[in-house]
Amino acid sequence: MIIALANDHRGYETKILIRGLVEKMGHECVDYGSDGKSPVDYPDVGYSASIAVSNGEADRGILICGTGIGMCITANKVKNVRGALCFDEINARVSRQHNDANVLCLSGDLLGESSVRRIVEVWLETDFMGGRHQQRLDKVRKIEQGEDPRE
Ligand SMILES: O=C(CO)[C@H](O)[C@H](O)[C@H](O)COP(=O)(O)O
Repeated sequence: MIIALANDHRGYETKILIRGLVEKMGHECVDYGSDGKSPVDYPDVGYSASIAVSNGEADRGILICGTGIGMCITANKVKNVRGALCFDEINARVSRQHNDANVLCLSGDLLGESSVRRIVEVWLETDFMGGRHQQRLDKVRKIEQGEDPRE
C-alpha cells in the first residue's frame, strides 16, 4: 500500500519510527510531515496527507501530533476520510474492522515505542468486516453529503 504520513513538531520522532516500520512491512511512504522539530500547524500537514487519501493517491494515512486530536479533527473534515484516534491495539483493530478507518491518528507525546509499533502493525494488517458495518458507514457518508442519515 501507499501510506501518506504527516506530523507536526510534536510528532516528528514518532513519524521517523513509523516510517521505518511501515517500509519494513513492505509499504511505500509518502511523507507530507514536518522534517524536524520546528513548530508547524497540524492542519497544514494533516490536510496534505488527508487529501492524498481522499483522492486515492494514497491508500491510507498515518498522522501524528502531540495528542493526535488535532490531526483527527483535521482528517475528519476531509471528504472520504475516516480518521481514528487510537491509543491501543484494540482501538486499532476495531477501527479497521468496524469503521474501515483509512487514516490512523496517533499521539507523539503520550505513546511509548512498543505501543506505537503494535498499533501501526495491527492497523495496517486488519481488514474491514463489511456487513452491518457497511450499512452504518453508508449513513456516515450521507452526513458527509449533507443528507440526513435517519431518512
Ligand atoms: O492538536 C493538538 C492537540 O490536540 C496537538 O497535540 C498539537 O501537536 C499541539 O496543540 C501543539 O501544541 P504546541 O504547544 O504548539 O506545541
